[in-house]
Amino acid sequence: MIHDKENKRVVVKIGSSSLTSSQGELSRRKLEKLINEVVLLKDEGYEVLLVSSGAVAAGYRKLGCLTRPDSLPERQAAASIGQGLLMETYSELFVSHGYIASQILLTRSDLANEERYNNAQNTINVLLERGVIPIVNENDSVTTDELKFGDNDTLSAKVAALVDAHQLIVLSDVDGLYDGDPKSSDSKLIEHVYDITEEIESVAGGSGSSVGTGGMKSKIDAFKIAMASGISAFLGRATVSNIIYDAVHLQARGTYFDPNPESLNLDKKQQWIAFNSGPEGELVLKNSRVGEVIEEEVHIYPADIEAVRGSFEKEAVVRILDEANVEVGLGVVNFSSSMIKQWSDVDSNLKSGNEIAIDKEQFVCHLTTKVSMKL
Ligand SMILES: Nc1ncnc2c1ncn2[C@@H]1O[C@H](COP(=O)(O)OP(=O)(O)O)[C@@H](O)[C@H]1O
Ligand SMILES: N[C@@H](CCC(=O)OP(=O)(O)O)C(=O)O
Repeated sequence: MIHDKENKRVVVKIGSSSLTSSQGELSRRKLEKLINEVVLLKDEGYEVLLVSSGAVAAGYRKLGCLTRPDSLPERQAAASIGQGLLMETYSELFVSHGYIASQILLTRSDLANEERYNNAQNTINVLLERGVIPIVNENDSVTTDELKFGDNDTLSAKVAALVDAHQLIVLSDVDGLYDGDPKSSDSKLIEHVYDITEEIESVAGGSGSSVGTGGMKSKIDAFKIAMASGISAFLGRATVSNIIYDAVHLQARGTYFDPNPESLNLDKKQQWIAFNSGPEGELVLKNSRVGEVIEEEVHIYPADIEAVRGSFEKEAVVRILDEANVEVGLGVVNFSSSMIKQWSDVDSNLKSGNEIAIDKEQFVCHLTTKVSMKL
């Protein structure tokens, strides 16, 4: 389902430190401030989705822990308490303004499966089109470390891409991206980022609070996903008055991440492959073929392949590498790994008298996206 492009769609990510007090309790005052700003946008006709952290931070004290627990089962138990408290408060406050909030809890595997990805997209689209404010968080209570998004920064960017948002607003406890340690008076706020270069990545450090998890590194990963999907993004301080409303109107103090319209703008299939799919194997290209595959985007035939790694079925997503193991992108295979191995190993097959019919017209893969996020 494609939403009405005239309807401005905004995804707002709110970090734990912006929703809870330093004593590990949900802060109703902080929530009220943010909800009032979301209501201003709703009243202007915007569709708004919140990606809200804070389940663990709002729940650990009630679980009987004095600080944010380190053990996974305790964090999951804390999230089970805190998520309920968060939703109770969000629902009550939005209802007092005449709006309905809904809860969507996701795990990485929900988005790694294309059918479930499309299903999540359809559900959220219905909610947004009907004026509901979906509140998304990771399904912390059941997600094991291997299945985690890791943090809500990248989750928010994946959700923004999923719903074709116009803007992603990330609110934190800092005014934006600084060119050094934000606590140092020598560091300056970077107001616009047009490209996430190595220099930008190098200034991003870890979290500065006792409840935040990703720090600036995971926010930069999130902005990469947003920019590659053609979505403008903003990073600013949650406590500044009217920050959400002003960021949407490009008036807020903070860092604006502006995607270049000429550069990458992945379609839905490419976005799913690049950010959510999870490759199941690898095709190593012969170096002599790499240039044409990248620049002219020609199909990949058995004779182009130096090695096949992993065991996968037809239609799996695979990483495409050169002989030095440098990734050139991702693609979807037309045949299983065993079939491609046999076909690409034709010389040794011939030598052993074990000739295998190759239809040279059958390409085995296509470079679907050069962007691949190792997130
Ligand atoms: N270059 C930087 N610019 C701004 N903040 C940075 C930078 N490098 C690291 N940080 C840290 O990232 C923190 C925000 O991330 P995090 O603690 O995960 O917050 P949240 O809970 O809002 O997601 C800031 O408070 C700051 O200490
Ligand atoms: N899903 C977790 C939050 C994980 C997370 O990314 O937290 P934060 O760095 O505060 O945005 C929770 O609700 O506690």
